[in-house]
Amino acid sequence: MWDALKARAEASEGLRIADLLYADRVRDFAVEACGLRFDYSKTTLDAEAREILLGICEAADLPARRDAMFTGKPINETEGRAVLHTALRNLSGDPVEVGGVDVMPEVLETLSLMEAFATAVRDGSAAGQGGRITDVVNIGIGGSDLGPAMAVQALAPYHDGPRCHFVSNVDAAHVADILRPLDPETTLVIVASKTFTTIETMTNAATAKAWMAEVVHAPGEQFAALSTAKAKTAEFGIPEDRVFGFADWVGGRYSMWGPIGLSLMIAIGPEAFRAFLRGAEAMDRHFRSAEPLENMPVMLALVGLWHNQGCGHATRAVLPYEQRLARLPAYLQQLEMESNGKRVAMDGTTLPVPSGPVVWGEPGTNGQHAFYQLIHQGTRVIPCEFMVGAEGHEEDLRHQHALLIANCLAQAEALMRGRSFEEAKGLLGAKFDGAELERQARHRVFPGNRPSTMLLYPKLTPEVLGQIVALYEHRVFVEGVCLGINSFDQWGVELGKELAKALEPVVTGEEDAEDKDASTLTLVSWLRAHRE
Ligand SMILES: O=P(O)(O)OC[C@H]1O[C@H](O)[C@H](O)[C@@H](O)[C@@H]1O
Repeated sequence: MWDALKARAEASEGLRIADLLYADRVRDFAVEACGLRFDYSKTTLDAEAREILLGICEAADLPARRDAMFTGKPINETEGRAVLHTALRNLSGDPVEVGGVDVMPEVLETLSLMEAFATAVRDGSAAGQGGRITDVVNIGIGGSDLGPAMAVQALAPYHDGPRCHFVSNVDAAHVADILRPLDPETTLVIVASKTFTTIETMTNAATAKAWMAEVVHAPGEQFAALSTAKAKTAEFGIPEDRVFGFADWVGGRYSMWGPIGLSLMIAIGPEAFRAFLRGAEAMDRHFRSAEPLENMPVMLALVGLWHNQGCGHATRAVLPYEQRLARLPAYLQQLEMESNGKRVAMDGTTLPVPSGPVVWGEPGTNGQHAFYQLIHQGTRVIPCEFMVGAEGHEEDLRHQHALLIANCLAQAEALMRGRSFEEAKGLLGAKFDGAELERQARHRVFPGNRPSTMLLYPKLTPEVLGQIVALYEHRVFVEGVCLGINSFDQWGVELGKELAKALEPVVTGEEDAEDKDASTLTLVSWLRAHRE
C-alpha cells in the first residue's frame, strides 16, 4: 500500500496543480462539515492517489478503530488505557463505558463542580484574602498548559472573568515574571498536572506557594488543583473541594475539555465553555458518521499522509490568519508530534515509512515577513495549512479583516501559480537588458506548484474553536491508525527526564558525575565554574 502511494507520488511529480484545477475539482476536493470548509484542491492529490489513501484507511480498519476509541476500548495498548477525551465533551450524556462502567455520570458531575467553582470565582463568592480574585495563574506544562493557554488567547473577545496567566517553564524567569506584577491576596493559583509529579510544575507550584505564603495566611485556600492524583494534591495542601479530578483515560495533550480547561472556563464563563465543548462534540459526531470522502478529519489526515509519507515532505506549516491563534501551532506541535512521532508500530515492528511530520508555524500575516521567503523560493517543498475566518470580532475594523483574508488567499494562490522566467523578465525589461536581465530575472522566479490547503470558518467563536481542535485531534488519530502506531503514549519524553534528574546534583556540585561521557562532563564543568 505504502509502495503504491510512493509510486503514485513519484508519478505525480510532473503534475501542475494549476492544470488540475478544472471546475469540478474545487467541488470534489473539498469537504464541508459543521459549518467549516476544508479545501484541498491546491495539492497534487488526485482521484487516483485518493483511492490509494482510502485503501490504506480501509486496510487499517479505520471505522473499527474509531469505534473502539469512542466506546472506551483500551486502544492505548502500551499503557493499557482507554482513550476517551471525547467523553469529556459528550454533553448528550449518552453512556460511555470503560470496563463495563458508564463514565458519564462522573464526567458530568465534575463538569458541574467546575462550573460552580468557576462561577464562584467570577462572581466574587470564592474570593482571596484581599477580596475578589483578579488574576488566575495556571501552573502546568505540556498538555496541562498548551491547550488552555492557546484557547484563552484564542477566545479573548469572550473574556469577562479574571485575567489568566500561564506558567510552564522550569526556568525561574517564567514564574518570576508572571508573579511579579500580581497581588498574592487576589490571585488564584491553579496547579494543573495529570500526574502531579511533573518536576517543572511541582517546582513552580512550590515557588508560587512560598510567594503567596508571605502575605496570605491560608495559601491553600487560594490554590486549586487539576489532577488524577488526589492523594498528592492533598499532600500539597490543596483542600479537597478545590481539586478537580479526571481519569487516566484522558491523555495530557487531549485534556483541555475537562478540568485542565478550568482557567479557560474561569476566563470566558461556563456557558461559553459549554459552547466550546458543543463545537467539539459536533465534530465528534461528524467524524463518527460521515463517509470517508465527506469526512473532514479523514480527508485532512489523508492529505497529511499524501504529503509526508507519499511525497516525502518532512514538515507541515500551520498558518492561521488569526492573531489570536498564535499559540495554535505550538499546541499542534504537541498534539501531532507527541502523538505520531513514533518509530515503531503497535506490535513493536519498525515503521516502513516516516512517522509524523515536523509541525511548525506562525500566524499570518506575520509569517509572510519572516519565513515565507523559504516557502516560496527555497529548495524544499513545505505543504502549508492555511486557515482563516470569514469575519473577525472587530466590527469597526472590517477593512482590516478583508485585507487579512486577501493576504491568506493570495499566498495560497502565489504558492500554486509561481512566476516563470519569462514573466520575471517581462517585469524587468525596462530596467535591465542582456545578461544582467537574465541574472536579475532568475532571482525573481517562483517555481510555484507548491501545495497548500485552506480551512475556512465563519468566525472564531468558542464553538468554532472546539470544532477546529477536535478536527485536528481526529486527524492525528486517523494518521496514527493508518501508520499502525499508538498515538496515545509518549515514551520518547522519558529518557531526558531521567537523565535530568540524575544530573541536577551534579550541576549544583552536590555530586560528581562518574558515568558520564566526556562531552557532558566538559559542559557541566564549564557551567559549574561559571555559576559562582
Ligand atoms: O499533566 P502532567 O502529568 O504534569 O504532564 C505534563 C506533560 O508532561 C509529560 O512529560 C508529557 O510529555 C506530556 O504529555 C504531558 O502533557
